[in-house]
Amino acid sequence: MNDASRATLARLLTTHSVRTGHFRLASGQTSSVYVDVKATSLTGEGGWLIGQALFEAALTLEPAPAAIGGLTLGADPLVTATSIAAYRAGHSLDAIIVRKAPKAHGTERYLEHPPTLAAGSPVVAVDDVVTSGASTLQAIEALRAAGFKVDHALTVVDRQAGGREALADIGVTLHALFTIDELTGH
Ligand SMILES: O=P(O)(O)OC[C@H]1O[C@H](OP(=O)(O)OP(=O)(O)O)[C@H](O)[C@@H]1O
Ligand SMILES: O=C(O)c1cc(=O)[nH]c(=O)[nH]1
Repeated sequence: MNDASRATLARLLTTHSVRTGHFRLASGQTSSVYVDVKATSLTGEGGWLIGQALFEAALTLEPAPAAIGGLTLGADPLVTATSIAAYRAGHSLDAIIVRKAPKAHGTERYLEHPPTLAAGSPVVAVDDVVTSGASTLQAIEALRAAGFKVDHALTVVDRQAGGREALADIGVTLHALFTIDELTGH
């Protein structure tokens, strides 16, 4: 992603997604700032820019991932956008959606992905925001339990609140498009 596209994405996130107020976070902490990445990732321009940026980041990883997977709901538009950006660039990168709990009927699946994705494939985990890292850890646990190899995680925003360290503890390196300070100007 060139500097102009990165600046556009930063502006979209700052305009659409950064909110101030009083927020309770998934981890139970409270914060005066919340980054609602979905407000950007669900726009055509934002989704396209995020997909391109995550695809380009995935291209640098070793081993090269066969898929990108994350916990519903924040990761849903990200995995789809990244998979399509890869396709447009002539690469294959499947999307995996990790349910919050296994589906209770029908397929009873915990992970949704194409049937052609080989067990044991390298997969990069993704989340829209990493705070404590608990949501990303849940996705990685499910991906690893299904036999996928997960060594890296990508996020749009790293809140720099312990998630990177929690992921490192399970052997996963976190790569972020932005830190929260870059978006809030601190
Ligand atoms: O690193 P953590 O402390 O886990 O916090 C970050 C998580 O919190 C948000 O998800 P949320 O639970 O709000 O769910 P949603 O994506 O379904 O909106 C966000 O999408 C991340 O997944
Ligand atoms: O920690 C969270 O729950 C969280 C923080 C944030 O800024 N954005 C978000 O979607 N979740």
